[in-house]
Amino acid sequence: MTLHLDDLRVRHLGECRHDSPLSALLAAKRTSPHYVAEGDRVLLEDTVSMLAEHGLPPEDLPSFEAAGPRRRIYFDPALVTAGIVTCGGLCPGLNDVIRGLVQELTVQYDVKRVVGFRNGLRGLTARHRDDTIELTPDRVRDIHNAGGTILGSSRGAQDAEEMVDSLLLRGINVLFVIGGDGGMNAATNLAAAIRARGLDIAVIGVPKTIDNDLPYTDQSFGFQSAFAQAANFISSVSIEAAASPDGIGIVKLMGRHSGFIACYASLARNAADIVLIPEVPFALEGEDGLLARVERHVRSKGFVVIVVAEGAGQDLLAERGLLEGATDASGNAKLGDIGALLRETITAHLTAAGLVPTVRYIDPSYAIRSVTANAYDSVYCLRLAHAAVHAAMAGRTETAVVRWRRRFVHVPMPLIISHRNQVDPDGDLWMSVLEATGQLGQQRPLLVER
Ligand SMILES: Nc1ncnc2c1ncn2[C@@H]1O[C@H](COP(=O)(O)OP(=O)(O)O)[C@@H](O)[C@H]1O
Ligand SMILES: O=P(O)(O)OC[C@H]1O[C@](O)(COP(=O)(O)O)[C@@H](O)[C@@H]1O
Ligand SMILES: [Mg+2]
Repeated sequence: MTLHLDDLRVRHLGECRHDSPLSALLAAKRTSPHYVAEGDRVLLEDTVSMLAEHGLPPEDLPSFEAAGPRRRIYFDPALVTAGIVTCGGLCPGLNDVIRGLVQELTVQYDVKRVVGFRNGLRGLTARHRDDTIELTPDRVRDIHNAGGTILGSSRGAQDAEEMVDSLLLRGINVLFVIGGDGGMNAATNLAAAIRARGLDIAVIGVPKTIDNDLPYTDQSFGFQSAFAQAANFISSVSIEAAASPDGIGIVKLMGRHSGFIACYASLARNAADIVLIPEVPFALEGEDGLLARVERHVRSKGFVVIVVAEGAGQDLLAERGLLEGATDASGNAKLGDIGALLRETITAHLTAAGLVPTVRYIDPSYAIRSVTANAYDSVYCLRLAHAAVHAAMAGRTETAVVRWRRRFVHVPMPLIISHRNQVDPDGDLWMSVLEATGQLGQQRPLLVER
């Protein structure tokens, strides 16, 4: 998708007429390698060839508005009531983001009231809108010490108009939606409904995804904590597999459509022989199929370790009638168990080949996303929260805050849901996986035409 400068402009509610409480801090600031001034922009692309292709002067190249505090702001903090909601699946760092938002709003901007909606967007429906949590600095002081979200989260559809009514009834001027593709879709619809009614309410998104499947963000918050935990399971399974004759270790990791967790966790331990992700189809049968490769590994090395993303090989399950074709409350496809299919087909294949396999299959599932954010993610979450508050107070709306090429920037929300971030089979991450696993050293990478 070719993007132009105009596609990257974010919406403003109006002119910034109030002095920011942070303006003194900004007085002498200029763009430097470590700071982007509020009038400057951050380039979308970062190679000479991609930039040259546009044939445009620098100021016309596609670029993002820099995040960060402004000298002048749109909202009078004394009149602001902020709302926060967390939606979709859990992700390490949700509490860190909530804590950062509340602290920045109340301590720096002196916003008097922050309301937490409970259990996801369900909390904005007529039935649940009065069941909120008052978020004060005291209430959030220690919440980053635990995983999950103190607000609760949920899946399931809500009516945008009903949610706007809730914002009006609760006197919300700025709403922070911490959510994934679903949550950002819902927030975009909500912002459109607010705009259609001509209301003065800012909607700011903080993209959340354990799968790292949202575009225009270097890596989503919590992702590092999650794949670090996933890597521990790979270690366990490889120790088990190595200690068993004809040992087969299989770890299935979250990753509905994107195999980032499988790739990064595998690289972190460098113990996997085969990595399977949704983006790279594979065959079971045939000389270059998975079963033959597994057999070769077992015969040469004595054991094999396979890391599989849960969304990989869904076509193989469908062929065998093992997919229900059902969806969850938010419309996400329910997946079949690729780990179980691998366990069964590998066991049958090796047994028929005269081996006596010992299979160790671990599906850590929620255990990787319920962890507390590590120190790196905590810092990341806090800085995203600061950026989100600055964006809201400066009257940005339908805008997500992300880190892009190490800078914090504003992205129009519709762009965040325009497509899915996936591992590029022609990109350098997958290349690293092929190099690290030795999948390259075989006759061909495990990328099988089917
Ligand atoms: N396409 C969509 N349009 C509007 N709302 C959506 C859409 N997809 C999901 N939602 C809503 O957003 C919320 C979170 O979505 P979900 O897919 O469960 O998690 P996530 O935000 O993590 O992707 C749910 O309440 C869901 O109903
Ligand atoms: O059982 P649940 O809560 O639906 O979650 C399972 C799914 O949630 C995910 O963690 C992604 O969820 P989100 O889109 O909500 O971030 C997937 O990796 C996984 O398939
Ligand atoms: Mg999602």
